[in-house]
Amino acid sequence: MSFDHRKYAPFPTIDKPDRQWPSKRIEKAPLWAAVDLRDGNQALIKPMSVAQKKRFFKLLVELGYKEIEVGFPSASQIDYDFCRALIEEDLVPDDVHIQVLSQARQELIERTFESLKGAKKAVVHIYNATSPTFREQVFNVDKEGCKAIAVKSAEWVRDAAAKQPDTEWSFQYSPETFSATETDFAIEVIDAVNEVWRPDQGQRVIINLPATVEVSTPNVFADQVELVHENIRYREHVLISVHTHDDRGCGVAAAELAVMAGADRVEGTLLGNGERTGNMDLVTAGMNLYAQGIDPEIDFSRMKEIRALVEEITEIDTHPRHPYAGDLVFTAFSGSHQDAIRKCLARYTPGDIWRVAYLPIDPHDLGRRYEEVVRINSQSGKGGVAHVLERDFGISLPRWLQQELAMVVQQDAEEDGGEITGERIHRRFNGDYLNVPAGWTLRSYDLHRADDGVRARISVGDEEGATVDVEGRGEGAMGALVDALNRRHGWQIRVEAFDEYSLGDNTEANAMACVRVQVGEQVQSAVALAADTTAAALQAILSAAGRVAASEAEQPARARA
Ligand SMILES: CC(=O)SCCNC(=O)CCNC(=O)[C@H](O)C(C)(C)COP(=O)(O)OP(=O)(O)OC[C@H]1O[C@@H](n2cnc3c(N)ncnc32)[C@H](O)[C@@H]1OP(=O)(O)O
Ligand SMILES: CC(C)C(=O)C(=O)O
Ligand SMILES: [Mg+2]
Repeated sequence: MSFDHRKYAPFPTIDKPDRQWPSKRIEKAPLWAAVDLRDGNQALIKPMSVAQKKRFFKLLVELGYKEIEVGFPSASQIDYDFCRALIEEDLVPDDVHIQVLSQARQELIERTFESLKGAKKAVVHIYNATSPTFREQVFNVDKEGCKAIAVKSAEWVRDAAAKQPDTEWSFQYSPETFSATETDFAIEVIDAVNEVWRPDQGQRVIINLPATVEVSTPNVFADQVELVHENIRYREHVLISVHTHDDRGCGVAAAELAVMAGADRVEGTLLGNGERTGNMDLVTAGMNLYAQGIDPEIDFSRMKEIRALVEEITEIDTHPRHPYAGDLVFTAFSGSHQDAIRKCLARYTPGDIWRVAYLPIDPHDLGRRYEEVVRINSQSGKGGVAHVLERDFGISLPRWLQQELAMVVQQDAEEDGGEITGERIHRRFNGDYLNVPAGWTLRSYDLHRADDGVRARISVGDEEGATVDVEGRGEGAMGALVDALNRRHGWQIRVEAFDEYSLGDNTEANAMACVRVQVGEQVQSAVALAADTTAAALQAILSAAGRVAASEAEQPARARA
């Protein structure tokens, strides 16, 4: 096996001390060009049919894309037929340019123009690779020869377009492999092409700079783009476009820095399908703007539809952690993340600037639900467990009980090794705290306030269902019950924690009480719901005390066994 980095050479950096792009900001959306139906399509195991292309095109138009590369009609009958269908069935809105690609070969360019007969607005896109590897090894031409291919094809395009004057033509030239081309040579070729097309005389021209293969860090690509932006002739009449691929995983970053470096237009595909590691992802790039308060001019609220259609047609699943679109990108499992999200969401008021920890954007904007945000596994803590109970069941717990419940939930999660659903947490809460098994039930109570406190007579259903009356005295109802239980069982109950809540009118019970008691070595907690706060408090004490009694009854039995 050979795994030897010395086989590779570093990509040279660019000596440009006056680079401007690092201090530039992106303040508006670039022009977007969607190339799913061409670059995306040519990378599929099963290229798209005409019917699939129609559906994809329709979605791209509805989302707001105004320039859509629809295929390589001179290379494939399907692409040719699709172009014809778009035109003949009048499927292209007036403000949308369809774009098609062709090699720099006369017969292919002619066929390309044939496919576009009757189009209202069209971009004819030609390319030839300009890098040393291609010049020397693929085309076997020197620099002049390489430039001549570009110039010749620009002439064919110009002449063919002149024969179809009813179409509003844009011409696009890509020095393919621009990212690996000497930038001064790329500029020479671009200038030569523009001398044919003369953008200064009114021809709409797009110069597209592809990182056909991503070969450097994005800052180097930005330097290359800035050099073109600063040095090509007719710059003010030309749209500079970039077309980045994701070989090093930086396709979006490279496109963003390129926009800072002067690019006006960005080509990419929805969710990044494309050759090898894919094209720059239009979803990520657009949503990155949105998350900075900049209108991407594309409707990503239809994210579910985007995903469904792209997945169906490309037969490629979306990674669960794909930026903005993946199933898990708005989900936190870890405790401290959940806690921070819960606190921030509780403070967020619609209309405010979004400032929620760990969530760069509001999931609702993309049709996602807050329910997906916090999910529980063994990495979660009390904040997350409390959030799920509050969110899904409207149950708010005091901090000490959140901690207790989180511990038992964590044990479950560790035993199971996976996710614990909200329903399961709720069942745990009900079983462990609310409906204490074989517990004591409050049947009725009678309270008398006297000078020395409250006297209580309380009827309790015991574990066998029999009614037992107990009497006690205390500062309040709870104190009186504790006193009664202490007398009856010879205990010294200490109420370690107690919280009660009024639940409002829209629940079956009006009050909830949570209590933790200590009796000797034992600590037991319980929660009770009841019609009023006194009944809830008494029942909570009875439930917790009932657990103490049950546990005491078990211990001698265990000892005997
Ligand atoms: C970076 C990109 O995505 S570029 C777009 C790539 N997309 C595609 O290739 C998809 C569609 N392509 C095809 O269907 C075919 O390749 C065609 C129809 C374009 C050409 O088919 P063929 O003539 O059979 O050639 P083949 O597929 O082997 O391509 C290689 C030939 O194209 C030539 N070529 C490659 N790029 C270009 C170019 N931009 N301009 C002119 N010729 C080119 C090569 O030099 C080679 O020519 P040679 O056979 O004379 O040595
Ligand atoms: C045809 C060009 C723009 C291309 O797809 C590339 O270079 O990646
Ligand atoms: Mg490409």
